Amino acid sequence: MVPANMQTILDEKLAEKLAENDYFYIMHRFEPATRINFIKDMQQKGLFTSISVGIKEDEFKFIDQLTAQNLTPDYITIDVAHGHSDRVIKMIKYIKKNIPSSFLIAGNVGTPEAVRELENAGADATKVGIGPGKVCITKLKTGFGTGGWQLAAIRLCAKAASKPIIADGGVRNDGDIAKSIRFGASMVMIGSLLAGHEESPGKVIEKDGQKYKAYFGSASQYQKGEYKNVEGKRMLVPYKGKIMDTLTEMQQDLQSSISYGGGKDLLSLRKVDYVIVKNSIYNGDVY
Ligand SMILES: NC(=O)C1=CN([C@@H]2O[C@H](COP(=O)(O)OP(=O)(O)OC[C@H]3O[C@@H](n4cnc5c(N)ncnc54)[C@H](OP(=O)(O)O)[C@@H]3O)[C@@H](O)[C@H]2O)C=CC1
Ligand SMILES: Nc1nc2c(ncn2[C@@H]2O[C@H](COP(=O)(O)O)[C@@H](O)[C@H]2O)c(=O)[nH]1
Repeated sequence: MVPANMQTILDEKLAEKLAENDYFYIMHRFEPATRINFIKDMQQKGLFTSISVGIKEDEFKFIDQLTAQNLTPDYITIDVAHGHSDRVIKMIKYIKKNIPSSFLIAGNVGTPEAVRELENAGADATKVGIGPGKVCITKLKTGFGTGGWQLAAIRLCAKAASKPIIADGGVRNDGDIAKSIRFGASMVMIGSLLAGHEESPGKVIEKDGQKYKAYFGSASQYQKGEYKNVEGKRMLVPYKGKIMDTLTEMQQDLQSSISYGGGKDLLSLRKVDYVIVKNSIYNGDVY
């Protein structure tokens, strides 16, 4: 499980805490100028480094900067709305040529063809999920995406994949993690369930005597600072206390899932039989 690389989910302090406690993290890319120092800080502390990049011209220059300074992040994630694009493939090839030893995650995609193309271009893992996010409005605004059928998309993409896939978005309950693994995910990226914690970026907001924190989409106007190509919204999430308690509970629930499936390890979930019931996912469709 990895927290979403979003500005209301993760900051440097939380990334450090996660790395220290053997959790995976992917730092977001929305304060681009801080990334070099972030890598150096984490390296000085002996912690692994995991950052995100986009695909605009400046991001190619950023890769040049890393190369010039001989900085090799352990993990680089290409994080854009539409991963099945020529510009993403160009960035994959550029990173693999210049920083070949970084583990490269690319996305987001929603089809087997896209998984294969990104893998063939050099991606070490692909991130699957177009529009299933809680603060996502992509399906409403464009008619596209895996919102409402994310598990089916994971299943189709996993069958085509020769490398790991990360299921991104749509996890509403801890049990959805086990289901994602059942259908082929090696890792699950989670936003809303990990928003609203003490360590989550942003202030606590008090409303009608209740405590909340803001959670907004990376393609929302709150992130972009303008109303242009908006595909995300903002919501208030009830304040949840310490994130490590939530992570521990997720782990315990996953252990129970494995047990219900009659297995002893994570991958035994892949063999579990299942029945399909009516759609129970809640996403950006619900205003
Ligand atoms: N997983 C998901 O379903 C989605 C996630 N997001 C998140 O929002 C953030 C911003 O993403 P993004 O806008 O791609 O990043 P950027 O703002 O860096 O845009 C990257 C480039 O892709 C273009 N672009 C944006 N959306 C699309 C699209 N649907 N089809 C083709 N080109 C597109 C942009 O155009 P221009 O320069 O004109 O803006 C820009 O040239 C990311 O963190 C992403 O993960 C956003 C939407 C869906
Ligand atoms: N369509 C959009 N998707 C977005 C946006 N910001 C983030 N995301 C995706 O959502 C997941 C988190 O999903 P959740 O269901 O766990 O909350 C995140 O990892 C991104 O892939 C957005 O503005 N629009």
